[in-house]
Amino acid sequence: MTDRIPVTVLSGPLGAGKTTVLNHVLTADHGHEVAVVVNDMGDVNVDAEHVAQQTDLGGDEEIVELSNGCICCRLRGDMLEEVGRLADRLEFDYLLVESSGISEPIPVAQTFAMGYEDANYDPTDTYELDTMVTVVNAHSIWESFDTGTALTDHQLADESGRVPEEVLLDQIEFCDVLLLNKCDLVPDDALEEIEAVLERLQPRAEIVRTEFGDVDPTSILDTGEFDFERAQAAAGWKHELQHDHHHDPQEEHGVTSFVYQRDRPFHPERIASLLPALPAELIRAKGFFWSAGREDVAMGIDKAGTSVRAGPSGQWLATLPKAKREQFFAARPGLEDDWDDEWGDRMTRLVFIGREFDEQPLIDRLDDCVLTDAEMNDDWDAYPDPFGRSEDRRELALSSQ
Ligand SMILES: Nc1nc2c(ncn2[C@@H]2O[C@H](COP(=O)(O)OP(=O)(O)OP(=O)(O)O)[C@@H](O)[C@H]2O)c(=O)[nH]1
Repeated sequence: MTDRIPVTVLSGPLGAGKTTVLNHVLTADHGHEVAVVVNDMGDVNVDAEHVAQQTDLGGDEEIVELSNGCICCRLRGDMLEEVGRLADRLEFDYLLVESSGISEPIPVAQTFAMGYEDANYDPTDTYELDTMVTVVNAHSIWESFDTGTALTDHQLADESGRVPEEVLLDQIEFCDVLLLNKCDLVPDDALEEIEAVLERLQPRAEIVRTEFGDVDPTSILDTGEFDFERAQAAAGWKHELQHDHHHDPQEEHGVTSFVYQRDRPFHPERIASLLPALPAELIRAKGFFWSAGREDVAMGIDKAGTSVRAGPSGQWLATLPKAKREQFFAARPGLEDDWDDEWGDRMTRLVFIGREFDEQPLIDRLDDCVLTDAEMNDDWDAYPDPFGRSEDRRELALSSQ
């Protein structure tokens, strides 16, 4: 279908400059008749119906405002109904969506690319997701590099308990274009460092520097770049974990990344006390580890800026019935190569991405958490378990500043 209306979604933390970018694009010469959906969290504590307001700007644009909730969760269906109504009511040939600062990009993209079961409107007849754009605040990232504080200005957790840094990392890792805004507030050498970090966090995205959102509209409209599967595989840490031909640290522009892999489990208490004390220069850590005594589940790590979470996150294949396991291997050739006769797939594989940090001291500290020869003979079930049981759906937050 060639006549579907392309959609560009703007994401990014509070105050990064999404509205500024939007206003810049609306007043620029792009040859489109644009409709706009703006998601403003409003006061989420007010238990009110969402507000959908139409503002006729008198020009070519129409703005629909969705407030008191987030279009990635509570307002998913409402957003679809609104964009459905827009398409019925008006003539326009481009849709711009500004998500709220805490919107997670994947569900928003899914809503446009695949529809949403609870909604009475299927967007894929009318709309085609064209470009996912994330606006980041160069100034707050620079400040965090300088002081070791959070990557975002605002620290309030969203309704699901996720902190803004975690959402920011999702927004960086799942997009086609990264607008590095507020470049006027940051010296050039710092901008180069920030860009190098962004490239490592998300190698696929095009990075564009902006001041007061002065982006060339062709960088974010009609790019045709969005592809769900590619976007989902775009995160730098996934790339490193899958292409683990190098376990040697990769260093470029002061940005270091490496994969840490060990066959023996960690001592649960030692790794639990190391995680909150990881160096501030470590911007991202992802992957899974084996905590002695938890032979039932793999523990996941999610470090995003200064926030660190660790907890039960997935089943070891070794706990599956043999037939199921073989089915799994048949679909993914090569995976069984790492299979251990005694422990199966239980092991630790972690990706670390950071700036200006020395990996060897970190590797040594991680190795100090691995069980010693003597501890390999301990009764691991007698170890305390700081990570919570697998029945807990929520991961345990070890530290979140
Ligand atoms: N110095 C500087 N200020 C900027 C720039 N871009 C935006 N601002 C200012 O930063 C503030 C926040 O910008 P917005 O566009 O409202 O940010 P937003 O991402 O839409 O924020 P929310 O709607 O709160 O999520 C405003 O006061 C802007 O004028 C920039 O490139 N440089």
